[in-house]
Amino acid sequence: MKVLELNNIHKSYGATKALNGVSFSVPKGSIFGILGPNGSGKTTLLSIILDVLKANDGSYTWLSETPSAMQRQSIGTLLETPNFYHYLSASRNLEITRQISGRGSAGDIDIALKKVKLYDRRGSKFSTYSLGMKQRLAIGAALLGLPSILVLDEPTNGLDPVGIVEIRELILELNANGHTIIIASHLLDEVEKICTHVAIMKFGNLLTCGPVDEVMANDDCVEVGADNSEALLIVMGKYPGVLNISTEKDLVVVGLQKGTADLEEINRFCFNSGIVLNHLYMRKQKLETRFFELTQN
Ligand SMILES: Nc1ncnc2c1ncn2[C@@H]1O[C@H](COP(=O)(O)OP(=O)(O)OP(=O)(O)O)[C@@H](O)[C@H]1O
Repeated sequence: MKVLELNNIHKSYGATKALNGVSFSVPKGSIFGILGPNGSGKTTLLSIILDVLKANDGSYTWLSETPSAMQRQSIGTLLETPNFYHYLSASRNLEITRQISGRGSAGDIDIALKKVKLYDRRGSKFSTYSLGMKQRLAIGAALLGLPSILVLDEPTNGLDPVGIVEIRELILELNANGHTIIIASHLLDEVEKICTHVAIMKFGNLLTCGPVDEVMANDDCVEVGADNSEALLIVMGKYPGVLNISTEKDLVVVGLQKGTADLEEINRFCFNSGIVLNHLYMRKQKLETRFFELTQN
């Protein structure tokens, strides 16, 4: 089931083409990261799917339906940190947000506070909250109306490492409890830790999209080390299926076709060639590496 489907979305601001025929879909139950360098069109895209901006061309559906104001109410959003009152409690702040936005019933406030783990501190003034708690309250505000879909723009922006971990854990827990979560972010490491799917954009174009593992899929890369790295380089050069080989400090780095690197086999091959390895490691490709490969070409 697709929660969101974009078909060939175009948007220009005068001569600036912000979105150039973007199409992708967001599966139900996913944590979907929208990534891209500055100016790639992420904010424009979020504004269109949240009906803040109109596309010049193309269409989108939420839960396979044409977007409507009613439906829009059932999507929780955090686009910028809400202006909470510092001298009021979390409960009171959410009550004010609820009244202004018209989202949800009075009963949703406690449910939202429990979901973001602020229920025990619901009576404390906002000013006494840590940065992570403040951001959790902002996500709590997005949960008013108990939406099954959340759209969060840079949810960990400006947080310290403790706050980032709090939000990461909260997003994972909300997702485990059935929320589909769409996140625009610059923090590739964070996206890699929590997202199940990603779309990578540049200059308004979609470069790639899919499950994180598939997007990162690339050739295997193995590091090997031995006392005699020159001999090791020669031996590994003869290993079947080597695509490329280089040295990095004392290590030999070997590129092999995806799925062909077998560490035990490499160890045996080197040993049979008279080399005892003191280092053998399969490098995991990082989303960051893939992101730069895609966006810098
Ligand atoms: N109101 C506007 N008027 C003119 N150009 C705009 C406007 N808003 C965005 N743009 C341009 O559209 C392109 C996409 O911008 P957008 O803000 O959507 O990208 P972004 O990926 O969200 O960037 P960032 O990560 O910096 O927020 C950029 O070239 C930007 O300068």
